[in-house]
Amino acid sequence: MNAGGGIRFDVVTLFPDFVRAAVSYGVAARACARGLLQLVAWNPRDYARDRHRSVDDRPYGGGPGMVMKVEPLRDAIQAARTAVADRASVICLSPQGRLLDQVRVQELSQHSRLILLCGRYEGIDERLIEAEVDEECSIGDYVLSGGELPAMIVIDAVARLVPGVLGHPGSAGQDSFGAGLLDCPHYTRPVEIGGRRTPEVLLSGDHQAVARWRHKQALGRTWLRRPELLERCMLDAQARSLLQEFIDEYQG
Ligand SMILES: CC(C)(C)c1cccc(C(=O)NCC2(NC(=O)c3cccc4nocc34)CCCC2)c1
Repeated sequence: MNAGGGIRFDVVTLFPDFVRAAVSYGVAARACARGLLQLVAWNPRDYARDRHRSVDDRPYGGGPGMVMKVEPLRDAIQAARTAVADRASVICLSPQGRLLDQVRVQELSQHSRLILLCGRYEGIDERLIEAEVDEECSIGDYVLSGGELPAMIVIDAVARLVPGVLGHPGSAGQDSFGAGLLDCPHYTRPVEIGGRRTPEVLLSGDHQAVARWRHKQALGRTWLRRPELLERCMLDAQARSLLQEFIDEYQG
């Protein structure tokens, strides 16, 4: 976070309007309006020196597709670096990167500014990555058209952790049972619909019973659907017994 406690993202991308959408809606838009969040886009095409303003070229060694050239990217990153004094980390969104998870998002949210580099075509000339990139980050193992959607995911996940961005901390996703459990089921009016009724405990007004039920559901759903996430949580005795209760009921 910077002095104001906010965070600034400088995104190097061929599609500035695309990434700007990440901060044009909901809590992120409000955070921008309040100066807690800033996004500045830098288009490498503005730094392409040749007559055709080319940002890509054919790959050495042959093969299909094009490769993003070093110079336009290097000059766009340089422009971003000089735009604001303090040293910024350059993160390249890339399939070769370290897989993003909430632990990494927490770490990234400690920065006051981040420069995000988005690839297109077949990828970026390796010498630009060697010279300018501090780390590569991937959002997962699927083929995408560019690094812009991954950059928007990083922006959304990190922005939510900036103090003041979320109305009330501990809301969606920041599960209050300790890091890393899946969400419990959610219900709202009407109390019954399509023959399915809201669990009675949620109507009881017994806040302790509600909290217990929600924790048990979060533990049980994580055990059922994503057991590998459970490995990472250090469950205390109470959580372990709640989970056992869920498992006993589940196995009938
Ligand atoms: C993962 C696996 C399926 C094995 C694979 C192997 C080889 C290439 C690609 C691939 O998608 N290449 C295309 C580009 N992909 C990404 O930028 C990208 C993709 C996925 C997650 C990401 N997180 O950040 C950026 C990401 C790279 C250059 C333009 C887009 C994917």
